[in-house]
Amino acid sequence: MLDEHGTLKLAVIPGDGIGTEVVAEGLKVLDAAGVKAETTTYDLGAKRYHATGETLPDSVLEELRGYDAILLGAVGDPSVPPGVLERDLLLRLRFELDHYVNLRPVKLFPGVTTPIAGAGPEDIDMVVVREGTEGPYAGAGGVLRRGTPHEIATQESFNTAYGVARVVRYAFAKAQARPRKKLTLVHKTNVLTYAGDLWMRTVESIAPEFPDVTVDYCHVDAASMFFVTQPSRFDVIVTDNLFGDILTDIGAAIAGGIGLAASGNVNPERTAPSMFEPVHGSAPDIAGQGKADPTATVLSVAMMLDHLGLTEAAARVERAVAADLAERAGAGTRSTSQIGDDIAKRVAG
Ligand SMILES: NC(=O)C1=CN([C@@H]2O[C@H](COP(=O)(O)OP(=O)(O)OC[C@H]3O[C@@H](n4cnc5c(N)ncnc54)[C@H](O)[C@@H]3O)[C@@H](O)[C@H]2O)C=CC1
Ligand SMILES: CC(C)CC(=O)C(=O)O
Ligand SMILES: [Mg+2]
Repeated sequence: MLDEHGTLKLAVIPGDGIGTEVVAEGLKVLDAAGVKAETTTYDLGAKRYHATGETLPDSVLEELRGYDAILLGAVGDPSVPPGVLERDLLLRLRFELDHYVNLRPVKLFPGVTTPIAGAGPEDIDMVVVREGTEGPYAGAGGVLRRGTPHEIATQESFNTAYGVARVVRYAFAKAQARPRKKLTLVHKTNVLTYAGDLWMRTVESIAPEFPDVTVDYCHVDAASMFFVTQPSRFDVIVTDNLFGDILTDIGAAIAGGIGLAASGNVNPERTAPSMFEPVHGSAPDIAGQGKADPTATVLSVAMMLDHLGLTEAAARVERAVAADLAERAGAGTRSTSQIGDDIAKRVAG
């Protein structure tokens, strides 16, 4: 963990599309926060793939292990076959660096509009603890008779006792540290009986370690409904990789939009650097137009600072974002860099 006087060794992977635009603003705000950082930018993404065929060379992966943290924009481009960058770059980073906690706060800031009628910041304040290294994203499966009418495609979900226990234990601790102390397991135990049973038994077996945490369960379909009808029922959610991915886009929508949703791919034992990134993707539909909201990336920078122990700087960035958001309604339309400038100014004080 860095102290307030240390130099942060930061690897930056802007990636594709709006990734490059929003990361520039994240770094602007980091600089304004007065954090001493030595940044190295890696050109991983579509351009490098087209130029060299590489997604994540082993040598780069090994280099990345030497940083305090990684800041990533987004990867994925329509010019690259689906999954190549998402799987071989982004997911490989998460898996290799053992980011088993994908931490995704869903928090409505004061002044931000939610599509849920009558809801306010007190109703939408939860944290989704999404498992980050297993589930259907592990890459198991295959295809038989591809392209024929008898094609069979399988995509298996991997859930290990070890992997589920460690993320569930993390989520319990997270719930215990919050005022409401409530943990909801979200799964689909009524249909995905093998995986669901493991998740349920794991939660039940760890619960006695956290006697002050209230535990409940919700099927993922019902949880999706409650996100938009009754979000206040959730405090901390623990769920698998796929359900967490989907739920957190819904979470973004109810908390002001995907441009505000931050995340951390966390390695809690710090055996490798954690990686912080907005929840959104590379948004090819608006890339290069200065339309992307960089706030999610700025909040991801705040999460990174907090993770590194730079709590004062993290709080300053979050306060600046909150102040910017509170005045957005009257601010008119601003470009990506204008939003970054405005937040950076507030951070610098
Ligand atoms: N972590 C990552 O690197 C992720 C990568 N992807 C990849 O990104 C590419 C595009 O995926 P989509 O499904 O379209 O998801 P997306 O999140 O990139 O975009 C969905 C919609 O949200 C809008 N949007 C996203 N970020 C925004 C921002 N900061 N400000 C304003 N509007 C924003 C986009 O314009 C688009 O209409 C794909 O290649 C996908 O695989 C998708 C999600 C995560
Ligand atoms: C692009 C995927 C690999 C991941 C994703 O959508 C996410 O982590 O939110
Ligand atoms: Mg996603």
